[in-house]
Amino acid sequence: MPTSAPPPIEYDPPSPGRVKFNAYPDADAWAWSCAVMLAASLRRDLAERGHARLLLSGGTTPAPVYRALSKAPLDWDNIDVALVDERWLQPDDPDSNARLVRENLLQNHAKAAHFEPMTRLGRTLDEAVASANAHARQATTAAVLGMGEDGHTASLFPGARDLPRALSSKSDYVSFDASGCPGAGPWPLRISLTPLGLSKARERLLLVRGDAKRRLLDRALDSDDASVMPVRIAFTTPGATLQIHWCP
Ligand SMILES: O=C1O[C@H](COP(=O)(O)O)[C@@H](O)[C@H](O)[C@H]1O
Repeated sequence: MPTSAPPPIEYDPPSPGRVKFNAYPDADAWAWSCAVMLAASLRRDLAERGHARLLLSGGTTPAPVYRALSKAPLDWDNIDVALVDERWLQPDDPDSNARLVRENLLQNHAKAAHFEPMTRLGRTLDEAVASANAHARQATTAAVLGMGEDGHTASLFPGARDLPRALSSKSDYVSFDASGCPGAGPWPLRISLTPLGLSKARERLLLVRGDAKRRLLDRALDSDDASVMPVRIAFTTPGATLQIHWCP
C-alpha cells in the first residue's frame, strides 16, 4: 500500500473548529488516503503502547477503505478490531456489519487481527451489550463512523424512541430499538456506540461519499439538534477533532 496520502482538497466546513473536512477527487484517492491515515494511527499506538484498537462501522460506504487498510504491513497480532455498531443478526449474516469487516478488512496482512464480533449464537441482546461494554474498557485508537441518508450515525436513528436514552447514556454501548425508523431498514434492533463511547477514541473519522450526503453533512453541521441529526455527535462530543473524508 502507499505510505503517504495524496493531499486532500481544502474546504472550509460551515462549523469549523471541531471538524476537519478532507475532500478527494475519486474513490481510489479517498480509500487509500483514509487507509494510510488509519495505518499511521495504529502504528503510533503500537509503538507507544504495544497494542491498538480500531472501532469500525458497517453499511455500504467503508468497504474500499477496509480493503486498502488490510494491505498495511502492521503488527496486526496486537491490534483488536471491534464494531461501532451492529444489527441484531448473527455475525455471519450477509447483512451484518461483522461480515462486512471480515470480508473486507480481515484479509491480507490484517487477517492476523483479533476481531470482536458483538453477536454470537446463543448470546442474548443484553449479553451482547455487556460484552461490548467490557471490551470497551480498553483504550481506542480510532473510531470510523458513517452517516446514513437520514442523518444517523452508528445505530443512532433520528426519531427513535431509544435515541434520548442512548445520547445521554453512561455506557459505551447500548441496545437500540429503531422500530419505525425507515433508515434502519429491515434491522430495527441494534447495538450502538454512544457519545460516551465515542469520546474515548483518540481519533475520529467520518467516511462520506456522494453529493447528496455532502449536502446532508452541511445541514448537520448547520443544525443544532442531535435528535434530528444524530451524526452531530461526531463533532459535538468532547474529545478528538472529527476528520471528515469525502469523495464523490
Ligand atoms: O446501518 C448502518 O448505517 C450506517 C450508514 O451506512 P451507509 O450504508 O449509509 O454507509 C453505518 O455507518 C452503520 O455502521 C450501519 O450499521
